[in-house]
Amino acid sequence: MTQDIHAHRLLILDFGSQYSQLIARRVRELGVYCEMRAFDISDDDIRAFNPKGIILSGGPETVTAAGSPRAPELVFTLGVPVLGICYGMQTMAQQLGGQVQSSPVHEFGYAEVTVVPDDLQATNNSAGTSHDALFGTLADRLDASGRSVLDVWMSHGDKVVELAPGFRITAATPSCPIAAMADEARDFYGVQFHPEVTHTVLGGALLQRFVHDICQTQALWTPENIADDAISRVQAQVGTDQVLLGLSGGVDSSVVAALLHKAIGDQLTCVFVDNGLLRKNEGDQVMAMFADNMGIKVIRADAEDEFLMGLAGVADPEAKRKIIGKTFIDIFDREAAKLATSPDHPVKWLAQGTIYPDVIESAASKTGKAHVIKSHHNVGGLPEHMAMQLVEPLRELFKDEVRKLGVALGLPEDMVYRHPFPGPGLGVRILGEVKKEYADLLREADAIFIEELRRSGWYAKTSQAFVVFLPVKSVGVVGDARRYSWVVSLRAVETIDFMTARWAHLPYELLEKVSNRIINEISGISRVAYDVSSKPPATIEWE
Ligand SMILES: Nc1ncnc2c1ncn2[C@@H]1O[C@H](COP(=O)(O)OP(=O)(O)OP(=O)(O)O)[C@@H](O)[C@H]1O
Ligand SMILES: O=c1[nH]c(=O)c2[nH+]cn([C@@H]3O[C@H](COP(=O)(O)O)[C@@H](O)[C@H]3O)c2[nH]1
Ligand SMILES: NC(=O)CC[C@H](N)C(=O)O
Ligand SMILES: [Mg+2]
Repeated sequence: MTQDIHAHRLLILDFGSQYSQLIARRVRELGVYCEMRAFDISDDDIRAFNPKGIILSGGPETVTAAGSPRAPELVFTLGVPVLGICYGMQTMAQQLGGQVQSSPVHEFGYAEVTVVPDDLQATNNSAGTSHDALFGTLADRLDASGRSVLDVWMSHGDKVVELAPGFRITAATPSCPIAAMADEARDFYGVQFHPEVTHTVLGGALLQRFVHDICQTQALWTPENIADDAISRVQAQVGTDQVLLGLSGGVDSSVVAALLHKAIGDQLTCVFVDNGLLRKNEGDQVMAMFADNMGIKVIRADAEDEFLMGLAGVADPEAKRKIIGKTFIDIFDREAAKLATSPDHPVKWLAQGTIYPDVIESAASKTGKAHVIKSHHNVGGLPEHMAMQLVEPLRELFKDEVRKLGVALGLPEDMVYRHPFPGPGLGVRILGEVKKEYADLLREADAIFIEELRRSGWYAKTSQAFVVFLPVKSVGVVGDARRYSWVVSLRAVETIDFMTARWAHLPYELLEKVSNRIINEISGISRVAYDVSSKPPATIEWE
């Protein structure tokens, strides 16, 4: 391995802010590995993580209430720099001897903060320079007296009203005189605003100063290094054993295939499951893509009947997800048994393209504080007892990081930038009970939508698009005759990380064309709707 990219890592303690994920993304964009953990992480886990710095996130609670979350004391005695953001700043101030008050004036949204040089204030702890280490000379502009002004984004009701010993004020707004604080001797910093959101214009630069300069980290978390690191970790994990990879032809498992192919060569066998819930012609396309492109062993397991039989009569989304998750594993087990060289040498490892959003939405993240939104078939939908152990080299990565990794591994761009397609496939896009008749109609409608998106240039402008089958019938009139048949909804979203998403504002002309084609070309569909829900509060898939 080239360099130990995990030697330079930051720990983010999550107090429940909506933006905790964003902090993690910003730090990783700066090329530094980080993980987000619950605020009540154990001292042993902090030591084992061995961070070069710690960031305390914002949070919905108030430090003025008894029993509200606090940072572990170890955070302040470990000897590494600490940055508190909003709630994180407030709890740092209070835990170290300052005071926080709930204020009648709430600040939500845009604010201007003025950076306060240390020679202008009474609470000076004689740090010696007029620019503190966090703000430095950052400025969106200067005020009349030449002081730096930053455009920031705030979201708070409480504020620090008395500094802890050793701290000085480093920025202020008219309604929040302690908008930032620093104890440079101990490298403790607090900001009341949110540098992690894009509305804080110089937020990225500020985080960079903390992450690189104050925590003294190097930008080692690059796609090339991530690939090298993942390759050596997989080699250490599986040794000379055989590995079976669940390959869907989607972005994540294709990236894992390329990675494992590099790491363990022909110890890798991929199994592509045709579960009868794939899109039109998808099975043949995936087999062709891998046969042509990569020189990787791929077995196709045709299991339409098995999935459809398992799902017959089941309408509950979570129950469907669990059945699909278990059926996948049954098939992987069966294929593994065929591959084993002898019954004494079973295939021990099952690789999957699981990524971070799959984990967090199934509430299986290490912070363990999230609610179950839906059980992704490959995480929360897995059966309790599994014969094979998991190899999941992308488990900590966001989608866009996976894509960059795919490009670094030499995968073709059109493979890496495909829209994702969930493992349960049409099984969660047919609402309620799944039937082959519905799947066949949905496949045709979906193919028309995707074809028109590509033709109009909108495929690349949306992050995910598909059609959903609604098991309700509606009346139409075609050629003067009555039609009473099924309804579908189009869904298209824009998102970077699939954690939040905005419905795509597709042109009316395009929607009209798709709707006309679907109703005219598919006699079993009488009506087309367009889903205008964003995530949150909706989710991308309907189930
Ligand atoms: N049809 C399938 N056959 C085999 N494995 C599958 C299939 N569908 C999903 N999987 C497994 O489940 C994992 C999660 O599926 P998911 O759809 O999130 O990822 P993906 O298909 O690899 O990528 P994408 O998100 O771009 O669709 C896959 O990475 C793969 O390991
Ligand atoms: O492999 C998968 N197995 C699943 O069980 C699953 N459920 C949702 N998704 C995909 O995850 C992203 C977020 O979807 P939601 O907003 O619907 O949770 C979207 O990209 C969804 O398509 C899944 N992928
Ligand atoms: N965004 C935050 O972290 C808010 C902190 C705290 N709940 C307040 O209102 O001040
Ligand atoms: Mg997929």
